[in-house]
Amino acid sequence: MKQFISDFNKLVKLRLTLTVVFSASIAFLIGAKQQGDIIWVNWLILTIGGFLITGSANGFNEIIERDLDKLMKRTEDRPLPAGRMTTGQALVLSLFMGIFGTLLLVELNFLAGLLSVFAIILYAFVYTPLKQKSPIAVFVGAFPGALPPLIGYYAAFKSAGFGFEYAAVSEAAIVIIPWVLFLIQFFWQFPHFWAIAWVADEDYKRAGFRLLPTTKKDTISAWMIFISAVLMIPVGILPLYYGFGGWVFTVVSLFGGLLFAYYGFKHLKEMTDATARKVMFTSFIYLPLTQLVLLFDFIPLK
Ligand code: HEM
Ligand SMILES: CC(C)=CCC/C(C)=C/CC/C(C)=C/COP(=O)(O)OP(=O)(O)O
Repeated sequence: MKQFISDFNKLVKLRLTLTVVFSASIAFLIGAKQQGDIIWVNWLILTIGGFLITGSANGFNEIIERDLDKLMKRTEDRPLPAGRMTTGQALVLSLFMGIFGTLLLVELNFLAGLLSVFAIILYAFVYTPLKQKSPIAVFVGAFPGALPPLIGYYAAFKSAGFGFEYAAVSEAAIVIIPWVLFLIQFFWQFPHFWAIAWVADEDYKRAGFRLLPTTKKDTISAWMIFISAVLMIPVGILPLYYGFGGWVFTVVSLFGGLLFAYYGFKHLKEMTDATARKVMFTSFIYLPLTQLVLLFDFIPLK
């Protein structure tokens, strides 16, 4: 049983999944605050459904990459490449999680359920095969990666068909807030992932993945990491600009953006694994922290 739990955690990529789900459940609470009513049962359904959907996407990803994962140190101990789980077992688990998770989300909001299926397909069946072909994969993967806040936010609203039940729901509430949350997470993924791709480059090469912007640890890739890190500064001001993020959030996100820019610059100058790792750790803290602060410093829009 202990072994199964450990294998299940590796199949769904537990830590990554928990952060993805965190971003969706914070967005749900922001959506609920915007509406003026937090329905906690629905929050629980979103959190469980989001976990199942993300777990399913990661399960499919590990099924598709089972042979490649054998070649890399960071992935060789996953249950499929290590031979502790069969493809059939992983398929059953992933299908079950995908179907059940989608049903839960559709129950909350139809559009949220639809976007979840879209995210699974885009991540598992477009991004995953593309990883071996071109660094463009990272750009493609950033779309499903940024969808969770959008999904979580919409899940807080009752649906009527494709639309929303409340006639009084304003355009700002339904378009601006969720899409800004999407954009923040979208842009965040570039410094996040390129820093990881730099640190793990030797390992990635073993499996033939070329995911740095130029496929190499060169000056252009370092510049791209730097630019993507600096972009987090203007991106972090968007909630204040649109009037739904307060000053506390803005100060925290500006500080995070400056930290990103500082380590990005240090990395540009030194181009070592140690400096890339600083950018990577900044990314691990930046997203959950700014999202949490935004929840408490959120100003509902008219
Ligand atoms: C283009 C999109 C993304 C790519 C390519 C990507 C890639 C990766 C990879 C390869 C790792 C593993 C690093 C290692 O083996 O040490 C990782 C770790 C991580 N990612 Fe991402 N990621 C993306 C988007 C996201 C998103 C949207 C989130 C959360 C909202 C996220 C959260 C995390 C966290 C928390 C970790 C560290 C936990 C762990 O290593 O298990 N990532 N990412
Ligand atoms: C709502 C929903 C279904 C969202 C799916 C989103 C999801 C799992 C986003 C993570 C994004 C991503 C591209 C991770 C990298 O995996 P990788 O394949 O590069 O990691 P690996 O090399 O460790 O396998």
